[in-house]
Amino acid sequence: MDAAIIAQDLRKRYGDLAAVDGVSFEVASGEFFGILGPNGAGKTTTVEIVEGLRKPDYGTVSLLGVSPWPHDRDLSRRVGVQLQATAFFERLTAREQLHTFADLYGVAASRADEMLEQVGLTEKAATRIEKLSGGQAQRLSIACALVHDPELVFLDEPTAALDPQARRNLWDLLRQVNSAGRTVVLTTHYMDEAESLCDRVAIMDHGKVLKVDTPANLVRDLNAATHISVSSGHLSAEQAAVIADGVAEVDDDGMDLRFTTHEPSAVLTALAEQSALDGLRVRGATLEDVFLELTGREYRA
Ligand SMILES: Nc1ncnc2c1ncn2[C@@H]1O[C@H](COP(=O)(O)OP(=O)(O)OP(=O)(O)O)[C@@H](O)[C@H]1O
Repeated sequence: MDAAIIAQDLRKRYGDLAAVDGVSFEVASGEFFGILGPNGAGKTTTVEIVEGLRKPDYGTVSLLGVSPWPHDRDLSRRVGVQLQATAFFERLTAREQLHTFADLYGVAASRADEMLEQVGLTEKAATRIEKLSGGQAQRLSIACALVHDPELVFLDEPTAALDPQARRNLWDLLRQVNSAGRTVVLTTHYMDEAESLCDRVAIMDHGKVLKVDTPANLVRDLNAATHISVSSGHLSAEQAAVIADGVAEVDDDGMDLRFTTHEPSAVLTALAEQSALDGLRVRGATLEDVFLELTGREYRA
């Protein structure tokens, strides 16, 4: 693996609290890597150490082959860090904000305008940043992180507090950023976001990485049950009870008839044979189930 990041045994304490407690992971060049965990899991502290913004108490980081601490100017030109929208310069328009960043990096103003176009903000170029919507402000902060064309970009909860449509639009943008060949490191507390965007995900809790793998492997390793539901009324309780081998649970509330099973294809075949597929819904395990399995508690972001 051509590694963009190698983090080894990172540790950071705040008083009695081990905010980051022995974190190791590698990110391959070109990968879309997610760090997923609930509030306070230690995601931000971890990425700030990797970015070189925070000194770890212990552990080493190789970022694009270089140590990010102490600060290295050449390295910062190769790396983009998305600012939280609250860190914008005050009272500037969207274009002025982006031009200011371009200037700091010695990048041409024309490149900044291209970036504005790429994130879909050309029409808002003359709008003052405090007048941008949440989604627009996030897009601008991503543009600021990308204006110097970095190889690797860190995005810290870029879709926090956005409505579902704005989140989906931003996901498309993040996919484009990655397809253009950049390595992306995303921290998020949204399970669906990690599942949809990331090649691999590190699940963090209480300062530790519990597991790293592709979302599909994380779910497959669980060997969790599938939930199948159809409309009630097509099968008697007796028929439902013996529908197929491998059914762990049957429940009928008069609206929906639900099966919990490790043999979903056998149940679906039997339901089809009995013409009982009306209102069919199938739900497999998700990363939420993975979190539950790893920590013993429900995921609450
Ligand atoms: N400067 C600090 N001083 C003291 N405690 C801190 C400091 N920064 C973070 N912490 C604590 O360390 C723990 C990890 O925080 P961190 O921000 O890394 O978590 P996170 O997973 O990014 O959470 P969130 O999703 O809420 O940003 C939290 O309990 C937090 O309160």
